[in-house]
Amino acid sequence: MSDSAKRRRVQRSPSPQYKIESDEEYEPYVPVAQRRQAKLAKLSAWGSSTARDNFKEARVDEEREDEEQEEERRREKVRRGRALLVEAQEVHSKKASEDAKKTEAEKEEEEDAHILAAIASRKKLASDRELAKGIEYTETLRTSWVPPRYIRARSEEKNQKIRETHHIIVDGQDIPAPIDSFEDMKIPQPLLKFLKSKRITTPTPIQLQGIPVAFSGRDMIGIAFTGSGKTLAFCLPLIMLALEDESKLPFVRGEGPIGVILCPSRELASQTYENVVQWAEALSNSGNYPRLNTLLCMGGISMSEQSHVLNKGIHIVVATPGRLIDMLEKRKLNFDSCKFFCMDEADRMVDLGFEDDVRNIMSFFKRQRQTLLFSATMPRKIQDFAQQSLIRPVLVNVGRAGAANLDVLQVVEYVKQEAKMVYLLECLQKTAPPVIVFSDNKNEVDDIQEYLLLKGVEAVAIHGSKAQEERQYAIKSFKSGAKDVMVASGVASKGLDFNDIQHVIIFSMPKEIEDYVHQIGRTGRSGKTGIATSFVNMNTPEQTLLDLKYLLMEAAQKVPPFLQTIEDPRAAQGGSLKGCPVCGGLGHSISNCPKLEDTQRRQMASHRTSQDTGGGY
Ligand SMILES: Nc1ncnc2c1ncn2[C@@H]1O[C@H](COP(=O)(O)OP(=O)(O)OP(=O)(O)O)[C@@H](O)[C@H]1O
Repeated sequence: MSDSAKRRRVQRSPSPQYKIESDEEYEPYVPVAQRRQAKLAKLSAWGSSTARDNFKEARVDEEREDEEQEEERRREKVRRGRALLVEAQEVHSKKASEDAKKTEAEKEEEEDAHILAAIASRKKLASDRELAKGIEYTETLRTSWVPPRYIRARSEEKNQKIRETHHIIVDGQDIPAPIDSFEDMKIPQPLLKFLKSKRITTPTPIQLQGIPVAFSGRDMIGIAFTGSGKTLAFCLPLIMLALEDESKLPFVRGEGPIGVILCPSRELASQTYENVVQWAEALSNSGNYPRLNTLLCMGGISMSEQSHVLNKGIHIVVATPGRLIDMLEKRKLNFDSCKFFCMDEADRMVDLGFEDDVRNIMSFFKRQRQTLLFSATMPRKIQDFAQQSLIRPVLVNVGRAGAANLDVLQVVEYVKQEAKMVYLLECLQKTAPPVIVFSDNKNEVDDIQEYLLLKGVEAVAIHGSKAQEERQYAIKSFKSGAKDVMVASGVASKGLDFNDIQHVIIFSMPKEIEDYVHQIGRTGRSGKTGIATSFVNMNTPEQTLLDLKYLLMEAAQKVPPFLQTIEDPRAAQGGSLKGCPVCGGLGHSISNCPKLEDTQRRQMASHRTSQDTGGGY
């Protein structure tokens, strides 16, 4: 800074101290009128050259000062920038050297954890009332059921041995003992007799561990492969609970239900309802047990059809979310005494965008409940999410979540797109009917049915765009054996239990491997064997093929040569080959999960729609 500039700065903003110390700087008081006059004189002298010169000089000085200040600022900026650059470089090189120390697998794990953490930031699955009021139940629901004395006396070591024999993995505190006979579970005789008539004599692994857990009132996550008898494992505890309460004090109109079973599709709800009614009737028909009333609550059914149930006390409700909410909101139903909540295909319920509906349904509970979640595929993401919503949950896992049923022989064939229809006819000859053909494309479902009908094959079709009556007709006629082939989109794959399906043909591979597991799971049920033939070709995404390859390897199935040649890019990069925690697929990591991509796309679309239509009142 120049001397003159320094001087001017001092003059312009003198400190009070300076003012007192220097007489030179003392400015005597000038009255306002006098100051105004002086200003006028200055303005009128504006034209004179000396004044202009003085002003010019002052401007030059000021400009020089500004330039100097600007230059100083620039230099300072450069200095600071350099320092930051050095700092950033140091941090970067430090991180680079740390990163270099990390293996590819570690880096990938870090990235996966990052994405998982982002997804896990969802609110826990509880009603808004509970969340808002901070209501948190910590105790397990009390039940009067106790296992036989000899089982209570059995050591934990022996219990664990039984679990190991049946490939059952458990997790949780104070896990109830497994019980490998229905009699020892204290199931009423008339029901045992009925189950026997259906060739259900010994509990399957999910039943022998799951039923004692549920009978003890514990919250539970039950994971077991398709066709392994999960339905009985969650319906039986509710039937027993209802029986107990009805025996204590009979329900009258407007009372109940005791419990609700929530299903992601109408077809599954109807099927579960039929099971519950059968089992409850087996008890009441014996004359020794009270009658239980079960309500099927789903779209497509008029409530007048159900008036005979609604006019009495209701013990059990089997429902799809939409209609259940509607009935609760219209107060045609209340959850005042409801204490049992089960979600079948629980991962799908949350994935299919029912999460808010589930929360809404939960808000109608007035008291503590026992919560059970069941599925054949339950990726880690959903398990983590569910765990935090349950009370002292017990995880009962039979085999890897998302693994294919080992009773299904999986055949994968390379079939060119244009040859698929013709080859389908050939494929149908492999086994006797009934056969299910799957395609995730609704138009393709219709085309396949049309083609089969033209060729004289008795085929029905079912997909989401069909009317409820058409869907019901298709299922009924296929179940009864009147039709040989059912062509279906994904809806029919989830949980539906058709008798003795010998063969499932996957005409077009679903994008998500979980759907494939559910689809092939329509055969090979309750201990019987079945075949699943899948058509793949150039149109099948490589990642889907890789997921499929690993699934075949896991189930010790034959991997065809064209699948063998597909390399896992993670292996080439030295990355870990762990399954994806979002969809359970073994052929990719979370960072390129098709399901996550799809969910995000849907979320963005709904966000955009709500922005477009949102705002205002
Ligand atoms: N203990 C048992 N012994 C023999 N068969 C059984 C037993 N328990 C259930 N089943 C029969 O097994 C079949 C499949 O049962 P269920 O529909 O409950 O399977 P799931 O595990 O729910 O399958 P998905 O995951 O596909 O829904 C049914 O026909 C059922 O009657």
